[in-house]
Amino acid sequence: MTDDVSSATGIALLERLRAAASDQPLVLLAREGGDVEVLTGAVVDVDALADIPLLDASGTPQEVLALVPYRQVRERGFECHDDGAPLRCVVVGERALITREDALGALPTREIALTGAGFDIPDAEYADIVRRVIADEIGRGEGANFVIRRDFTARIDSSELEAALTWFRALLSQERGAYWTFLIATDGHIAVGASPEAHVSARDGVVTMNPISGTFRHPVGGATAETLTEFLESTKETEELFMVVDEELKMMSAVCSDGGRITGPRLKEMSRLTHTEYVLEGHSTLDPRAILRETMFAPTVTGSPMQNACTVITRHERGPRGYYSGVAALFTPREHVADGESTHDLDAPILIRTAYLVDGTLRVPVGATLVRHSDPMGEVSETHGKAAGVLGAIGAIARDEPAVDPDAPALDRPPLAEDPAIAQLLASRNARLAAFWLEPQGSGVEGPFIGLSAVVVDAEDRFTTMLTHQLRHLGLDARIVPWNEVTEEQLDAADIVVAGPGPGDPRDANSARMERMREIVARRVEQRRPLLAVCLSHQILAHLLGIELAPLAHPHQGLQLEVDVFGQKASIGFYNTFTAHVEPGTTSTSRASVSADTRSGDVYALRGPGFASVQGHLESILSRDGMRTLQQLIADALHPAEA
Ligand SMILES: C=C(O[C@@H]1C=C(C(=O)O)C=C[C@H]1O)C(=O)O
Ligand SMILES: NC(=O)CC[C@H](N)C(=O)O
Repeated sequence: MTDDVSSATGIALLERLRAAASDQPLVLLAREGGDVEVLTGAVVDVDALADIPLLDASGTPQEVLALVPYRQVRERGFECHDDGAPLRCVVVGERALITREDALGALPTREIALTGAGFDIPDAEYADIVRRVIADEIGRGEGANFVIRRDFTARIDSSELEAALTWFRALLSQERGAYWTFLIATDGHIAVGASPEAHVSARDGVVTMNPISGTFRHPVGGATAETLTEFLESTKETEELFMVVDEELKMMSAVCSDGGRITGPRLKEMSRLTHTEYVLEGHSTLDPRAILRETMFAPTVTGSPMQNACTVITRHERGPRGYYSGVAALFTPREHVADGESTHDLDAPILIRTAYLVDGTLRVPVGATLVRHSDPMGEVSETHGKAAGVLGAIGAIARDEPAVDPDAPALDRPPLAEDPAIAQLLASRNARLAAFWLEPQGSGVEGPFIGLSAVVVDAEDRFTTMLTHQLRHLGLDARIVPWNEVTEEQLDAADIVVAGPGPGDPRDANSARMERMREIVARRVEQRRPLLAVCLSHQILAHLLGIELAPLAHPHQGLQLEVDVFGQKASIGFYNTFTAHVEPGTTSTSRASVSADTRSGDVYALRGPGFASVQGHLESILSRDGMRTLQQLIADALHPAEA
């Protein structure tokens, strides 16, 4: 494509916008190694994603680039520190291309002096935050993984636009593996970055998400097969990626009729870091703004379960995020639109590895995924590693390699992903995962429970969307209702009620959510009508049946275990901090049959007249035997075995 591009128009447009400084927006995009797109147009700030103006006054589709701030999560009722950052749209009026090579020639290279540079939160304090999140959040059942950020800040005295153009050029020539390298300058606000991560795209009805997690900071001299192998063998890094894939599959299952199929894992090799990633793909006819709303925002930059991650972030971060962890969303009119199809395609990278310039102040926010076995200083180091791509480009830190020619082509050693041993190691990860999510799925339904209806009660963990997708594959007519909306009539009308998982302490006496879930579970048990209780709801059911609840010594947040479920060995994914607990060896109580760990007494499953329950998440990618066990437990709940 590069050969066909004449850069003259693009360079003229760039020069005109550069001379106009802040009067007109200037957008530069280099997508996945492609040419540099120069865009400008009119700026419109809107309140909600649904207000993004995809059609002009006459109803004709128009191209829009939107900067979506993190605070937009309020649209879904989630908590945040609110800085009022606008949902800013550039309605594209003009666009042109410049080849990369010509862009490097046209863009400035100058020294941009920084003063007062450093992280707002010192290393030791960030390490303390990591410890607190592990103990007070993961350790109290609030979730499996959380991303807490810190900001690198500095002041500049030179022209902001010229500084940003210089940095964009540096990122273009120095960073590898970026999904988008971009500069978005509107009046009073500039963002310039190289993001590795596509959040969501929708092209011709195909929706793709790209969770990236697991970060290998290259040693001095670069990555080698040996050092990379050590990283790939790390349990923490492997499980971290599985957890975010689960969370993104919840989003995929909410927007795609066919759930989502995962492919990967693959490596994302950048200049100073290598990440691991999966790609999730499904089909959807939803408006791309609705897709964005349902997927707002990635667990790789927030945590899971995502709604509670917003609350946890608000507790541990000291100030608002601005655009960090939001997205840049490009809505492009489609050439052919059939009836009922959306008018636009969507391409939306996550706003990470990005520098923001406002009033002469530079801010580079960066975070790390904190999990139960995070090492606080390891996470500190990871934030340095992630910031380094941008900080190196803006001259805030020295580059690792001594005196490289900034115009030299990026390192031309073959990607390590091509090493057969590395490829083999990556591929072997999938042997642990559920075939259900690895194989293409139709939405056709002919399962064993056809003709029966299910109400799935959502207790603020959207694992319910994956569960519902599986229930439909088993033939059930299933729908999700949130805990605070579901009515007694809806519950009573359902052939089976599935009470869902959720964050928090199941013993909590002050939570309206726990209270309501207790009511729902108790009523169904009293009625002796079919109930399947999952994770949090399993704990609530156990408690109701007189079984003791306690925190585990080591949370099972994002852990795969091989357990016995009523005589069947099953490989299942767990996301719990609390557990129901019986005397080891117990197989029944007066009211239920019990499947528990023979050594610890941790209860994995319960069944009795009209009910079955499970501590693990049969819907998780970590549940290799999820579908089979789900079918078994639903059958148990529908046709209770004689106790
Ligand atoms: C949170 C950031 O990056 C995310 C977190 C990652 C991780 O914890 O391994 C990897 C890639 C990104 O999804 C960031 O760059 O600020
Ligand atoms: N996923 C869940 O439902 C978790 C239940 C509960 N919050 C725990 O941590 O044990």
